[in-house]
Amino acid sequence: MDDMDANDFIEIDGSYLEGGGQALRNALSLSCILGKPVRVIKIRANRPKPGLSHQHLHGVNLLRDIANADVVGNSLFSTHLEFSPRTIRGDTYRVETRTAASITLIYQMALPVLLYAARSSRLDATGGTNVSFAPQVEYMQQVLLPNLKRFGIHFEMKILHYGFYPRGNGRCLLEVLPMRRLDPGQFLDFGELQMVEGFAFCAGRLPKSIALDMQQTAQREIHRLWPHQDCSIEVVKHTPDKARDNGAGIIMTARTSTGCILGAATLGEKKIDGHVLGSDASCQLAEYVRKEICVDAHLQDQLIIYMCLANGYSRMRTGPLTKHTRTAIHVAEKMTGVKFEVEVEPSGQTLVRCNGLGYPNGYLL
Ligand SMILES: Nc1ncnc2c1ncn2[C@@H]1O[C@H](COP(=O)(O)OP(=O)(O)OP(=O)(O)O)[C@@H](O)[C@H]1O
Repeated sequence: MDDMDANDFIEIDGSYLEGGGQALRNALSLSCILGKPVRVIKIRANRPKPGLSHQHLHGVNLLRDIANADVVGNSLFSTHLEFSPRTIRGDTYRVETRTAASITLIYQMALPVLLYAARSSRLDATGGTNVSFAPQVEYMQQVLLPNLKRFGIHFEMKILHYGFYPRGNGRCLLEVLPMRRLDPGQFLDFGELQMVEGFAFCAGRLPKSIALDMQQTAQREIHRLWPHQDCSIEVVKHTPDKARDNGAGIIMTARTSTGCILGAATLGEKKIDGHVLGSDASCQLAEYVRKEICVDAHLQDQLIIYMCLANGYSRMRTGPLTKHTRTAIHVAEKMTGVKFEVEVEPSGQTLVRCNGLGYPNGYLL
């Protein structure tokens, strides 16, 4: 970056709409990809402890290393950050959080950037694999990954160790192949429900019966609604070499004849009741299926950054837009100049369209 551009920051107000960490993650990822300096103010202003938490700070420092960026304000609880990227290297990176910082949210920040690297990258991260208010690792593998294939994106993710709040101790490996350009993604036609699957787990001192309760309640709920529907939920008690601490949760997916994959997940917190976790996840999933939407409420916001970068029109048919999604759209529009069109259809579904930048990976042209 030459000096002439050094003060030319795009400013993102982190308090706008959702006011959480996602505006920061998307703004910095796009900053690295587009080579545009960004200033994020009022970071996480709507959260009880505003400013950068461990997860965000590790993410910022990772992107600093990936894009060889100059950064001001990268300290814990900082509410103001200036980030000036240079070129994106592809390499092996290690992030050691020593907390339960969400590994998938660190990956959420790095994945789009590594698609624009000169070569393939490997990201070894420690922290929480299944923590609240973040995608669980199984969601990333079973829902995000197959849905991103529609943009031509491929990544591999291995879970080496599971980690939960408060200690973390989880470890994952992410491998990302760079791309020339992202294809536009189409998520329009629900088709017919084909398969409901799931994964109910517990770990540490929590008995396997908790995972069995999740499985039975979730399967019962699906069969109550669709008596002949295939529904298979795997029950796993993690062995101590895979997970040291207590944790429990369930991830469910619905697959349709047109390749839609929707996910719903719940995670045990203080008082863990397997029946409640199983019921909450299955009700959430059933709601998506009943509405015949193609993109679930959490995938929505996670697709926006790829839609704005893709080469041509991406379209998704989903439920009501979440605040996270509206925030992601706001950041994407401000950073890239693209426009998202949002329309509520007579069916009640929401159609989101975006004619993406077709932004090329300069190294692979
Ligand atoms: N149950 C879930 N399944 C899948 N994804 C989820 C789930 N819960 C949250 N997410 C995703 O995790 C991200 C959370 O963003 P958010 O800005 O709330 O995160 P954050 O960095 O933890 O910030 P904060 O701590 O400020 O809330 C969003 O992309 C959201 O869709």
